[in-house]
Amino acid sequence: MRRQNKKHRTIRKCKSGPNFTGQHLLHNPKTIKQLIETVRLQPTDTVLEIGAGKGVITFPVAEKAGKVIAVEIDADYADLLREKAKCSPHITIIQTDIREMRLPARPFCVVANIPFSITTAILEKLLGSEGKAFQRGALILEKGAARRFTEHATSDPRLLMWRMHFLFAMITVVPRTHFAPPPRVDAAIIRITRRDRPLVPAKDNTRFLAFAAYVVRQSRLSAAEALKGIFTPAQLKKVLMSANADREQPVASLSPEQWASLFHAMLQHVAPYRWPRL
Ligand SMILES: C[S@@+](CC[C@H](N)C(=O)[O-])C[C@H]1O[C@@H](n2cnc3c(N)ncnc32)[C@H](O)[C@@H]1O
Repeated sequence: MRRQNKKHRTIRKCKSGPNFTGQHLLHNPKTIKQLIETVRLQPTDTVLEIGAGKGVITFPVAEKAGKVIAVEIDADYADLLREKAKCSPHITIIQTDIREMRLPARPFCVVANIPFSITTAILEKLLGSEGKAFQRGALILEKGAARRFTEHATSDPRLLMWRMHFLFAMITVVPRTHFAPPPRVDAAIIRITRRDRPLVPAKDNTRFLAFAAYVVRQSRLSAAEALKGIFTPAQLKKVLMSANADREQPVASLSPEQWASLFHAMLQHVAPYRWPRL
């Protein structure tokens, strides 16, 4: 009989089906290889795998990385993984909900085919202050979510803030037929890499978020229109020029570097009482 986990019983499904939502197991060897190669693992790397399932990613990753921490919520999968990994001391299996787990304090990478239903929670954890030691990763997300993260144009202030610290790249679309059972929609591999130097220091994240939220609220407007509540006309001319931005450029098309330049110009030239607040 399947073991019941009291804490997570509410999200258990019927006995014959998957136990938890998002159990779309990857079975295409090319996609598994491409996911792992995306991170260019070194023997010194520690890898966190989120949602290890039956281990199709865990064990090939363990051949390349120095240490693998495989997190899996499902007790049956976790038991199976422990059994398979018993001769691999550098693989640690942790049976828990990733949302409740403390992330490693030392530098780590992520390789994961994540449960799509908790994409936002996982990314918030990795990219926010909890993920200070997160260096780079390759993740499989729903294609729509992957596009939102990697397409240049965005009006999402939080994503803009994360882009001050990380680079996001679309690697490839993964057809739903590469999973069993197949999800409702296609997926995609994305790469996330921490910038060598953030465009905005972490101590200014909240200020940047307030600035970005204020500016994108006027996102139908041109950059000049959206910023005129913050800068005087004379300042605006200068700051747009130093950000290499066009007056008529739509806000959603500003690059991370342009956002950072405009934000730093606000800190430098505008009195703090005029900075937007959240
Ligand atoms: C998309 S499957 C991937 C499984 C395996 N890595 C693969 O590619 O075949 C996602 C896995 O995440 C697990 N999972 C779901 N919610 C989770 C959570 N909150 N914390 C940790 N693991 C979770 C599921 O049980 C499932 O095994």
